[in-house]
Amino acid sequence: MSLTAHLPALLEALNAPAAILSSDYRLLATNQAYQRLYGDGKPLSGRHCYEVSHGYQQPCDQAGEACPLKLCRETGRQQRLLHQHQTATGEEHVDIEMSPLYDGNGQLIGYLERLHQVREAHPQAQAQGLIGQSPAFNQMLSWVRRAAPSEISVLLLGETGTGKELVARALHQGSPRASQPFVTVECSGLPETLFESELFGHEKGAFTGALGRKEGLVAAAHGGTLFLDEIGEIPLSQQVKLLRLIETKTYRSLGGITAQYADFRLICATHRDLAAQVRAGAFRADLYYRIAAFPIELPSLAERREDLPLLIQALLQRLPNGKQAQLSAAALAALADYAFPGNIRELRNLLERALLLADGGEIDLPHLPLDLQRGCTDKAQPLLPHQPVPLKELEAHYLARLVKQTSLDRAALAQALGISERTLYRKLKGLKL
Ligand SMILES: Nc1ncnc2c1ncn2[C@@H]1O[C@H](COP(=O)(O)OP(=O)(O)OP(=O)(O)O)[C@@H](O)[C@H]1O
Repeated sequence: MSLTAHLPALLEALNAPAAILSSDYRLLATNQAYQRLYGDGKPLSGRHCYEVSHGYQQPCDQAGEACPLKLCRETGRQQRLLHQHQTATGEEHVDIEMSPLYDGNGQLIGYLERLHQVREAHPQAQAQGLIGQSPAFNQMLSWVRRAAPSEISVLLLGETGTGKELVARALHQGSPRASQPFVTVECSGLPETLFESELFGHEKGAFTGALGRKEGLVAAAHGGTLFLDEIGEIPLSQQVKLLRLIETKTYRSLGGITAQYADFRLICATHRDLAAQVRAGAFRADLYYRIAAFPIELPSLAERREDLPLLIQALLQRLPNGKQAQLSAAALAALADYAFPGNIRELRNLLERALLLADGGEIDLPHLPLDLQRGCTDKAQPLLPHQPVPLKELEAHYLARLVKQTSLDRAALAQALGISERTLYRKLKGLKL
């Protein structure tokens, strides 16, 4: 029996949706998990992969996406890419691994495609978790997928409200530690005096008011993930203690004598330019290199504007009475034009407020903050210069541009301007045309 006859049985042995593809994108064999994921009632064999998983009429690379099969064909090496696929349950993020298959004589016989469904994020509105489908979001998600299963220390960089805590949770969920604790330490709100006792715990009587023994957050994270949010806010004096913890995975509680061991995976986040803080001497370089082994930049909402309608839908669904809410075209236009310095958190808060004002009905322009309403109406007005401009100067500019661009003769132009031809002549004489 030939190898191809055994392919379906071999594919079944894989613990994920899988298919064998030909060089011209045709599905030669699929396993049951693949059929469940993409099955549309019609046989899959012989169909093009891009039609089955994307509904495209041409290969992904011709539809503006990187194609793992094409890359694999060109390089002869395994490729891994994140795509958005149409599955039996709707749009999903899928991590694709494509490997070339060779026979005993080194002849290429096809490509093995293994698919990993991404559970940490969704390209459709969901009750919880990360939402997004813009190229900037998908790029960030592919970094998250790469880093998640390893033990590498990840540094999340992004403006406030971009979802750093959600991404940290996604990294934890995608790691072998997913069933263990995820512990957040909010470094920005921690007074210097409390830093050590919060992190490392304290013994009874360690300081005035230490009435009993208290376990610290590092101990609580044992076996799981320790997430240090706003790590850029930790004062220099405490940074050395953190460095020791990260380097030795041991610590001593306040008032304690024996060193304790903590097994945790470290994820840090900051909205600051930590590298600049290092250069300025405000952050220890040795600590920076320890925590920033795998930096991931989170896109601001402005960099992923395509996701705005999806995020609005998802965030509304997550708010009380938000499921049935609708936005008027004017409200949507105002949101689309707004810069969102507070990113997704600001969007969420703004929708929550608008929902209350709209009494559960349609969210309209008056339900949005005044800045947004103004942004919308101001756009209809021409921009004003900061300083008043003498009217003569304004007129001269206008006339100079007008005569260069108009197709009207002088008489018609004068008439259109509501002045006599002689006046127009006089005004133009003063211009350096
Ligand atoms: N991609 C996303 N999809 C859905 N909701 C999101 C997404 N990103 C952020 N949010 C929501 O936005 C809010 C802010 O997110 P989060 O607290 O993770 O941001 P952050 O970057 O950690 O902010 P900060 O730096 O201020 O602590 C939360 O309500 C979160 O659920």
